[in-house]
Amino acid sequence: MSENLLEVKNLTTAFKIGGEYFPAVDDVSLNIKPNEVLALVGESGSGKSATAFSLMGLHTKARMEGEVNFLGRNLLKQNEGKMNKIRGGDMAMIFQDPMTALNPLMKVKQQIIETLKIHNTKPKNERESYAIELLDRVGIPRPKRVGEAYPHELSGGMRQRVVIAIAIANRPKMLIADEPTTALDVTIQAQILDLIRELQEELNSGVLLITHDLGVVAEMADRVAVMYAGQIVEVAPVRELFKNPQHPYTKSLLNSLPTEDMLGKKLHVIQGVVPALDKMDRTGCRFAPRIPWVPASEHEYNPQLREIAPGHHVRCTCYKNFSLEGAGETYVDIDEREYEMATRGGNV
Ligand SMILES: Nc1ncnc2c1ncn2[C@@H]1O[C@H](COP(=O)(O)OP(=O)(O)OP(=O)(O)O)[C@@H](O)[C@H]1O
Repeated sequence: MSENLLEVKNLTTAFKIGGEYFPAVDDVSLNIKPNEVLALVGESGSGKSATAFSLMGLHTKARMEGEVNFLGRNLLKQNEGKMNKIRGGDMAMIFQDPMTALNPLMKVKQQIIETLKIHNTKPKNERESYAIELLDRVGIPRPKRVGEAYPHELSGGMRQRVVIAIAIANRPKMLIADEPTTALDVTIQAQILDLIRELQEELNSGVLLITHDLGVVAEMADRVAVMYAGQIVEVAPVRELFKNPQHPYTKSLLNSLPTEDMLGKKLHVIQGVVPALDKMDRTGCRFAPRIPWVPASEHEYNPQLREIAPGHHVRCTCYKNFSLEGAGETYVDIDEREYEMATRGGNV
């Protein structure tokens, strides 16, 4: 086993709401090895993006604790100058919406040249040709011509390819992709995911892939961390997680992934949403309010992640006798087209 590239220890990121700090990322520990894709999944508001932004040092107003160890340094202790060197250098991010990630007033080629300049990756006279080479590498046809375009002149898929070209320009050891395909058409999504996978293997990079799409997880991830209300509730290798999910929240997420035998049938769906940061009970199992049919005695006080099989960790004891039957049946109308779109061939 190779050494970890990224080691996050007890990371807590708290935001100020009404004069008080509330953690959106709460005591999160995770690690990523070179050439490994760790997917971070969970519903909207579970803290996935807050985790990613914390790793990149982009939450400047939040109160942060813990350690983000990357290439021998704790990133939480680096000053802004050093973080500027790391961001876009050894650690790069692919954002959800390429339109907001790119500068609308700058030609595509120039945006790549800028990042090469900041990180001093290539001598001045080679930057332009390398920028075109990168556009070509990420699958942009007629890269010379596209290099002269502004972001608004390109399609969403092409824009995301440009964002990826910028992200890989300095051959990062760590890539953080925050919902990289959410803003794209389904057909383009698969191409972009393939490209990320290909580049990651080429660069031997570790990837933190943030998504709420379990089809994407099945296709891309080596391991999966499931996040709920700021905490990791389950971590496992991808096959193990899909075949042998344990935490009620993971089961609930997986149950919402359409499978062939579900077409036109009823599903057990857990109701509710992730609670707001300032409305959360932080002493018990955070998922307890959404599974009220599970008796309080099945939950732990202040539950911790525990290893139940090699590499498979679960939080709280409520998973032990858990059944989704208690959620009642909800008719979910899944037609064949939706099924195909949702699974995208990503069988685990
Ligand atoms: N800058 C901020 N200030 C205050 N609260 C914040 C801030 N950023 C995020 N939050 C809160 O932190 C929680 C986690 O948000 P986050 O965006 O990380 O969730 P997410 O899992 O990435 O969701 P999504 O999939 O919708 O992006 C939410 O309750 C959100 O409202």
